[in-house]
Amino acid sequence: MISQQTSELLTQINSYCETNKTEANFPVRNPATGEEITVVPECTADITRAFIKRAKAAQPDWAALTAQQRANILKKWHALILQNQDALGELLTLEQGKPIAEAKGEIGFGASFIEWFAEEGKRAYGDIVPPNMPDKRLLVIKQPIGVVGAITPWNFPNAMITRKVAPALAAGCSIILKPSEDTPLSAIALRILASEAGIPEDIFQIVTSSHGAEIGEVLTSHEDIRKISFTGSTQVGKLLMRQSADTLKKLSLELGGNAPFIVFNDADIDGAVSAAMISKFRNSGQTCVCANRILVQSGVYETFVEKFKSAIAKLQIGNGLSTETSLGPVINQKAFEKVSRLIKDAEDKGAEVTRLHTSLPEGNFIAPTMISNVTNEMDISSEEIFGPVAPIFSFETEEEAITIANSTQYGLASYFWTKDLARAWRVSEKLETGMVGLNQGLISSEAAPFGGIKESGMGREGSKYGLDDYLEIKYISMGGIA
Ligand SMILES: NC(=O)c1ccc[n+]([C@@H]2O[C@H](COP(=O)([O-])OP(=O)(O)OC[C@H]3O[C@@H](n4cnc5c(N)ncnc54)[C@H](O)[C@@H]3O)[C@@H](O)[C@H]2O)c1
Ligand SMILES: O=C[C@H](O)CS(=O)(=O)O
Repeated sequence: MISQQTSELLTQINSYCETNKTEANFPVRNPATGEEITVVPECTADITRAFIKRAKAAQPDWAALTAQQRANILKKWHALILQNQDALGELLTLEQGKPIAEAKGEIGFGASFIEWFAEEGKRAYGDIVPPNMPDKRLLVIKQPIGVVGAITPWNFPNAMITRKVAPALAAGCSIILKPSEDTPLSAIALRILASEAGIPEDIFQIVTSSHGAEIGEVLTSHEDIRKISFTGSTQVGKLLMRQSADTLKKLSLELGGNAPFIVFNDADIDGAVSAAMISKFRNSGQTCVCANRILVQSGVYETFVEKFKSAIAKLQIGNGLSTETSLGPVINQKAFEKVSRLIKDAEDKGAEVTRLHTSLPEGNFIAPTMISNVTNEMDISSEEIFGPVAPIFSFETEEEAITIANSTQYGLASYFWTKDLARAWRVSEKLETGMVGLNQGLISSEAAPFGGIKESGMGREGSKYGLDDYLEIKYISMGGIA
């Protein structure tokens, strides 16, 4: 089912793994079929420490390049990724399961961060500050933070990596990446193309491991790692923060979400339904910014539910490599069991569960499900679902909607639909999230600051703010200038 170009890419990956082989390895499986795609090196703590040593030694020469020289190399990497977009997309679907169109879209989205930060790296401006004494000159410069440890999740195996590696390299840092054990192939493919672009081996190294905790312990405790950039669950993010305290590392944490999707009586209902479908079911509901709770004002509740159900019924469940598929599998058995548990808990506590697909492929496939009559006693009303399940709540007033929306420890994304300008401002300002989607369901862009508040994390990725997470500010006071 895969193209010749993808087969060739897999051959290159296997060659990379042979060159970097270790005493042990671990399998990478296709979540749609369970079949083993290949095996990758099982890197150890000692290997990670050796990578850190090499990254520290190589970083000064990389930082000594001009921002334009680094930009030129990053732009070559960007071009190579786009030239290989179809094969990288198929590879991504093979190991992660998302529909091929989404996978190819992710490759383009991931590449956009490289193009963006190739340019942003040239704008790491400092300051000349008016002196407080006539014989002084006060200067501020920005310098790369040094060696970065990065840990990324499986749900966006390409874009979550470039969203960290691009600003790190543009800033003049070196980076050691530990991708998810479920999706390491996309990371290796990026490293292969990085070599072709001229990114030195020791500037961007990949630790493939099925023992995330062991590698995380090394990265968070090693004195030569000056920053940890993590994308993943809030639980692991908190652990990494604790582990980083002894060496006082800078942290970027992109963590879990529990996005409310609010539909007011004056909303464009068809637009809201279409946006809710994208926000809820993209990547089979496995994105950090998925609509996790759909709140519909009572005046339009019945209309919205009927239209939403009709849209769900049109989803095509299957292997992501088929262009017919609009909903793939969840990543693994553990995810399947978690989402199934949430559905059963809601049903046992009196929820109305609507499943509109009677037959499913074998394996970790979950039917897109709408759940109504949801109460706060149900786990699904507070947990991050990370699956194709849509709990629907009804509300009466704007204040009630905002109270429900904010009643979570998460604060990543939120969405709401209204044509009322005053309400647009009121609600945008009152929602406790780092990002708000007004009359839309897709908000991510390389040009905008992506990140959360509360227990959804700290720092921002993308935008003019994203480079700062990989820079240190230095103040230079020059005296004796008579
Ligand atoms: N905010 C964002 O930008 C964003 C983006 C994608 C995913 N996420 C979140 O990630 C979660 C789903 O991804 P996941 O299941 O891969 O999350 P996860 O936290 O289980 O794993 C993420 C990464 O951390 C590693 N890891 C796991 N335990 C570790 C430990 N003890 N020490 C060090 N590393 C460890 C994993 O191997 C993986 O590489 C969801 O909560 C989702 O909301 C957030
Ligand atoms: O899952 C988290 C991703 O950041 C979602 S998106 O690709 O940025 O929309």
